[in-house]
Amino acid sequence: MQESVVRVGIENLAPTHVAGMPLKRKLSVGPAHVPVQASEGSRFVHCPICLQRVAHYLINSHLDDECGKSTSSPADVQAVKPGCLKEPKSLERSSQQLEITDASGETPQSAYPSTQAAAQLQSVQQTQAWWDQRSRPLAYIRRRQKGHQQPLSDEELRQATPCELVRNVLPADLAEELLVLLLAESPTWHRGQWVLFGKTHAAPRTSCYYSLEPEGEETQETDDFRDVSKKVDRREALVTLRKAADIINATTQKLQARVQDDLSARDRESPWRCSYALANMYRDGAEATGAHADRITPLGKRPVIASLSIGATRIFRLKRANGAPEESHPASGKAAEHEQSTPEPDLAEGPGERAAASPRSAGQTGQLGQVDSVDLHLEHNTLVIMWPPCQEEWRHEVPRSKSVKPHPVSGLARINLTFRRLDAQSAARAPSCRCGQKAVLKAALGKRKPPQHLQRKLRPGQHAYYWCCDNTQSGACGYWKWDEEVSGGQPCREQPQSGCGGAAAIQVF
Ligand SMILES: O=C(O)CCC(=O)C(=O)O
Ligand SMILES: [Fe+2]
Repeated sequence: MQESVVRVGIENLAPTHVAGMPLKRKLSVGPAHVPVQASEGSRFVHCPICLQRVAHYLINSHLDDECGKSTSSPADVQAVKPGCLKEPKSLERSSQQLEITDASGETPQSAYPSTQAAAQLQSVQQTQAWWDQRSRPLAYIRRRQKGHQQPLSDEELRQATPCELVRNVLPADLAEELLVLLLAESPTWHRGQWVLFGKTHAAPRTSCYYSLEPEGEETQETDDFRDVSKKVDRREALVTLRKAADIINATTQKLQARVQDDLSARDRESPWRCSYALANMYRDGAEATGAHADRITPLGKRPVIASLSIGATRIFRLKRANGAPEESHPASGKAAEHEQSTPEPDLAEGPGERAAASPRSAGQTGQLGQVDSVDLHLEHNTLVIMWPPCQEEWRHEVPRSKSVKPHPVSGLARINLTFRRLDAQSAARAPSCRCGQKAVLKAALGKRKPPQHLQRKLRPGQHAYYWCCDNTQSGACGYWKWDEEVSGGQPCREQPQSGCGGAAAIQVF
């Protein structure tokens, strides 16, 4: 059969297209990443390609629009300024031209034998440190001053928030393969909906759960807690997704040593590994996720969540829960490029806001001052690890956007996979609400303070949590109750008996 070369776009990715037809793709995968140096305190950076001085908030568009052609591959970069950039081997691999041929008509999964995956995993582990300062900024502090977006290095992001970026986390061909497969699956994903005051709302994205547990280890009980409100269906993970999960596990385990003291007892005792992935599809800039902290019923307190982006680049916005009020941000006054989101009813927190914060997540990062809000420009194949206490002290969202940077395979579509670890014990603790459903556990991000007796029980560094009704299908019953159980959820540094040794105490309330 004659091979055809196709540009794979979402519109021609019906499942049969991938599963039943010969597929040959030739793609340039993402831009080569280049270092950008900002002198301390300066609002300008020097473009590493043309050495022009550029306002730091314009560096990404400068690289895309003016120097962008030069960054499409390492070879092109060299052509513009010979010797100016020396790409590490792993970057060469991630930016190379890809050709995946499957003339047999099978899905591209079969082109990826497990020995190759193992070798790539090893190579990722060996070159683990390369991403740090070798790429242009992906994180920007959102300040109150109009248009002021201050770039953050990856290290500054780690200091200012409980989040960490890992660029090009998967081998480029695996990331591409995953994108193609999930694009093909995504038309069958579920659009969640919820009822509020008698009116039904549809989620501005579609979702699906993929189990990553070894077969048979999934229990119905934990499964019930996946998403009680949206009734998103669950499927066995594709082989390609399992390969990706192996790399996400290895990467997260490697990095977890740095934040060991912040982790839950469970993640300290046995290295974190995901048991399922929640997939979200955003077809274009009109689809979004409102500001929220994740429901933690199935994950337990202080969860680690590793979030992989593939496809188009979208903004992932982090907002400290007791940060500056949204209306004071300049972008909220007019049509902003990346809109302020109205929280979806089913993502909204309990009443009120204003939590105290731990030093790291409070964003006290020396000369940076207090950081309340950060935009991460999540390019294809970027991992964000949300370490604790991200779900306890920050909200995250993917705002609607008028300027999505497309990906050569998926166009404006972006797929996000959040890899999560089930905690059956936490799931089993859930009380029933008045609807007769299991209530969900959420961290008290807001200004609602726990009662005195609970405050006294909480140890320094511990957060307050509450249970609430999550019946978004026929309207919530209003069930709401503080979680009185305080034995879990404190950071290691606050438990002298655990032998982790001691950072200063943090008063939360
Ligand atoms: O799409 C994203 O990056 C975020 C998704 C998310 O927050 C979630 O699924 O809980
Ligand atoms: Fe989330």
